[in-house]
Amino acid sequence: MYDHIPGPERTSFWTGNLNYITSADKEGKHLGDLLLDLAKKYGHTFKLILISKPLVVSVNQEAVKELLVTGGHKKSDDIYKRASKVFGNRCLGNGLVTETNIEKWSLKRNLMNPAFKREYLIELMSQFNECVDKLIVQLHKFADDKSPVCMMTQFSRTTLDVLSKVAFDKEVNSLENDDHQFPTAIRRILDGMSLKKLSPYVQNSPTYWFYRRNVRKSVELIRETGKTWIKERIQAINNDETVHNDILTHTVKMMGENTDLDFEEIIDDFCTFFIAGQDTISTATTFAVMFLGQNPDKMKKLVDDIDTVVGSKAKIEYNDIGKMKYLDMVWKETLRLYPPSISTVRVTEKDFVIDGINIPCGTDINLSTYISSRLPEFNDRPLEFLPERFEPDSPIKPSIYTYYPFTLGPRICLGQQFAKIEGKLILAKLFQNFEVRLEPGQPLHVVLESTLKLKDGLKCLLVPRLKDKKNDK
Ligand code: HEM
Repeated sequence: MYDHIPGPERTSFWTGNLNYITSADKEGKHLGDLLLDLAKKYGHTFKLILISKPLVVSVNQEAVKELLVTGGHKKSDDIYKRASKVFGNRCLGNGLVTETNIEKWSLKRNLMNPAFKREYLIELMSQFNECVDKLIVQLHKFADDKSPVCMMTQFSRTTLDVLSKVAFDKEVNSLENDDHQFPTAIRRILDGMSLKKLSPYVQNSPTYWFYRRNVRKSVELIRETGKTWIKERIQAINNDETVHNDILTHTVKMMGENTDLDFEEIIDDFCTFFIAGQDTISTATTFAVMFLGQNPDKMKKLVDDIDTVVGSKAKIEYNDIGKMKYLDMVWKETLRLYPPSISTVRVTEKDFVIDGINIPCGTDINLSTYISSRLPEFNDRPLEFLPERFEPDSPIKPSIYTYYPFTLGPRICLGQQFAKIEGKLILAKLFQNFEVRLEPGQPLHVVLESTLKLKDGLKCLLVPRLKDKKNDK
């Protein structure tokens, strides 16, 4: 059924091409880069065999449009089950990202949409500002141009504190607590969910016993936290206390309005927001700083943009974010080169033809913005960090069916606007307050732990910017 689809030979009768994925890191390349190599070798549509099941990978733009936007194809059960349970422990369960039943998903999505409306996010600007200001205070402690500070760690804590505050009305204060368990737990869970951990060896071997135990314990920590916070909120609502109309309240209300949902499913959604909402933004902002550090001319343009629009203003408003045009281009270009989530998977609802190849009904198809954004046939100078490609009248602006870091269609990221506001606010405040340099000579090795990351973080040297250099607003 699949022999006619091009792709590498199976390397094992039992596991097919799984070793491509599991050995990716050993070869110094992550899965995204391996798939990119395969796309260059086998064409825009090719297959891999994972254990005994084929996975077709396609960057064909018609296929992207049909599978994500127009065709009503559902998410793949096999692939999303991986994030649903990790080493036997329920993790994202049937949360919004992993729910594959279209009717159930649609019901939840409609109930959650209001929590991400623009007007509501605008109301949150003061809280966003306050949380990011704590990052700036923290960074001043290192700002002597000599003490390297890991921006990935600082961003990861900041995004956790912001999310906990604005989505769940909880002060986690991980920025002030080096030993906070949540950031490590989230990183462990994401690594445990990644495809490279699918190998039977990782799943069963005693060598990985401690690894599996640590991942399971991390899942327990986040789910228990969710359980406690949800119960507290339910109690507050039942006692007629004033509660924020935040993501947690909307999640709790889902249970009231949808009698099919049980408590465990509400925890699934808590975990989904907690993990999806924290890691992605910190990853994106870290890569942005890396690119800007490597491209001082682009950094200067960004600093000029920030100075012109906000100067030394303490509270950055929602409208200011929209006015910083170069910041928007930097954000988009970072997500083109390093989209935190490299692909999404749909299962075909009918037979259809992609690139002249017949794809049978029921096939899992991986659609990857990471691969298409790096192919020269779709992008001018694809590997160059060139924010200007997103200028309004740019002739080299990527097409929407090759560039979709938040995916497309009905299952587009629910937190897209939230992420844009927070990510841009972090970058604007960082460059408003500091001169930033990368520590020279550090390895910038990218790994895929469900999301793309810098394996060893990103060390920067900071110097406070002189106030008189800025335009007072
Ligand atoms: C730069 C930041 C972010 C990026 C690049 C991003 C990207 C994505 C992508 C690619 C998906 C689709 C996943 C798939 O199809 O497998 C997704 C879904 C989702 N994201 Fe995000 N995300 C970001 C931030 C956030 C934030 C901050 C939140 C919440 C606070 C969030 C919540 C969600 C949810 C709930 C879904 C599932 C949507 C659905 O299926 O209805 N994301 N995101």
